[in-house]
Amino acid sequence: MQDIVSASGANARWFQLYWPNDDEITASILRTVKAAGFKVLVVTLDTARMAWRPADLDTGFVPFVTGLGNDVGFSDPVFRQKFAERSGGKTPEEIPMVAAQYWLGEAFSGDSYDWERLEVLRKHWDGPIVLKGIQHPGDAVLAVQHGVDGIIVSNHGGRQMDGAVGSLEMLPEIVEAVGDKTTVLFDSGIRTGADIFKALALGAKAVLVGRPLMYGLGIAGKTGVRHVLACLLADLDGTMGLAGVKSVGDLNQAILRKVSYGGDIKTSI
Ligand SMILES: Cc1cc2nc3c(=O)[nH]c(=O)nc-3n(C[C@H](O)[C@H](O)[C@H](O)COP(=O)(O)O)c2cc1C
Repeated sequence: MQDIVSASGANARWFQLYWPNDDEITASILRTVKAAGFKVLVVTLDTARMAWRPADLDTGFVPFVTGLGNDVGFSDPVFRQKFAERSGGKTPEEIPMVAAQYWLGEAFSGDSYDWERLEVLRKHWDGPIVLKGIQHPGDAVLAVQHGVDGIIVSNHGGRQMDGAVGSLEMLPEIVEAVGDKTTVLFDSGIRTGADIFKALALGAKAVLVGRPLMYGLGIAGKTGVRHVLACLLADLDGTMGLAGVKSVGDLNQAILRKVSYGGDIKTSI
């Protein structure tokens, strides 16, 4: 976490929480995050139970297990203390696979949290809270009722549930349901300036970008990430110019039309 803080300088930082089951570990992580200067807490809603067996620890599955945000748990003092208690005084570094199982059980338990449980976060976090992964207007309304400061309309890039409806399909209904009562952000599938244009016109206050930045990073490191962002911004600028829109503040639903073309009809033939 400290490396990220140092690298990001004075920029505003948001922290994505894998929400542990154990409230004492959650509180401890939030203390660290706050002390590190993070301003916004993003609670991801995509943490289904991880399907794995102990035997997987001896297979190629292991690198995957060890990659799942373990550092957040392993470096947390309360997690370390509780791990020592249950492992006869060991540290996560001594038996990382066992510690990873403990962390996965906390952060990816698959247990359902009800809306009232947001109180735990409120108690330990006094900054804005954003829920990431809202796909239904009913949930957006509940999020507002429970006082969250923002929602991210997202299907997590379509990687979590096969057949999940596209986030852009749901955005207008969600915006209609909650209006300006919370800040509506959007992600999943932003690849061009026209994509950004549409999401903003449908009522998102901002969009987030996932894989394109990773692709840029893979191809050309920091320069690649910068290039992807610059291209997206330039493409948005061009799209707005072609549509005769001077400012993102002028984007609205009336600019768009939903059109079905013959080619959109899918066939199995
Ligand atoms: C490999 C991979 C891992 C991801 N891991 C997480 C995660 O841990 N938490 C989360 O909230 N979203 C996760 N996401 C979803 C992204 O945060 C983001 O919502 C999504 O990638 C946006 O769609 P895009 O990649 O089409 O821009 C992941 C996405 C990918 C592709």
